[in-house]
Amino acid sequence: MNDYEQEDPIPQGDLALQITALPRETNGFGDIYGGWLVSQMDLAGTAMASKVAGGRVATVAIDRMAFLVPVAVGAQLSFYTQALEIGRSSIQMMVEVWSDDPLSNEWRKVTEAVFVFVAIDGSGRTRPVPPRRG
Ligand SMILES: CCCCCCCCCCCCCCCC(=O)SCCNC(=O)CCNC(=O)[C@H](O)C(C)(C)COP(=O)(O)OP(=O)(O)OC[C@H]1O[C@@H](n2cnc3c(N)ncnc32)[C@H](O)[C@@H]1OP(=O)(O)O
Repeated sequence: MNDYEQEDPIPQGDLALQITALPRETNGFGDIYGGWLVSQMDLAGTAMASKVAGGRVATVAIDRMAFLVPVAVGAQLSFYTQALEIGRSSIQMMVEVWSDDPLSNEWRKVTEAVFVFVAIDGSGRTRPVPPRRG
């Protein structure tokens, strides 16, 4: 079993986004295109990272990406995010995508990746992530 196999039966983190996979997002084989999924993951991660950072963030890296199973058209996709590490200006965010396939009734993790976001100011320069409250 490798690191990416589905040893975790439940999603980790907070629900950041839910969306239905539509036919317009397919590749030439009729499966949902991985690049579209990556963009949605970036949007979900950005939404949560900007809450942690208290404002604007930029994506600086995407690490450890794994596509586990194909995504069917019509699947309900749920994006979960979890801050793994917060540095001076950076936030490492695990983004998991889970699929609920309405035809097979299967609920499973389809992909995950660690995104690195950096808190930036209005001029695009790095700024410190504010200390967490509570
Ligand atoms: C089938 C599959 C197809 C897939 C393929 C299809 C594609 C289908 C489209 C999908 C697409 C979706 C993904 C869109 C996501 C964008 O849109 S990415 C493009 C938008 N992002 C940008 O434009 C950011 C450009 N970068 C920058 O402006 C500068 O790098 C930044 C963000 C201001 C940082 O400046 P810097 O000089 O690197 O600052 P520096 O102080 O050195 O580092 C800041 C912090 O970042 C950390 N850091 C910097 N670089 C890294 C790194 N590489 N790694 C980790 N940490 C780093 C540093 O350690 C530091 O951490 P702290 O110690 O402060 O906590």
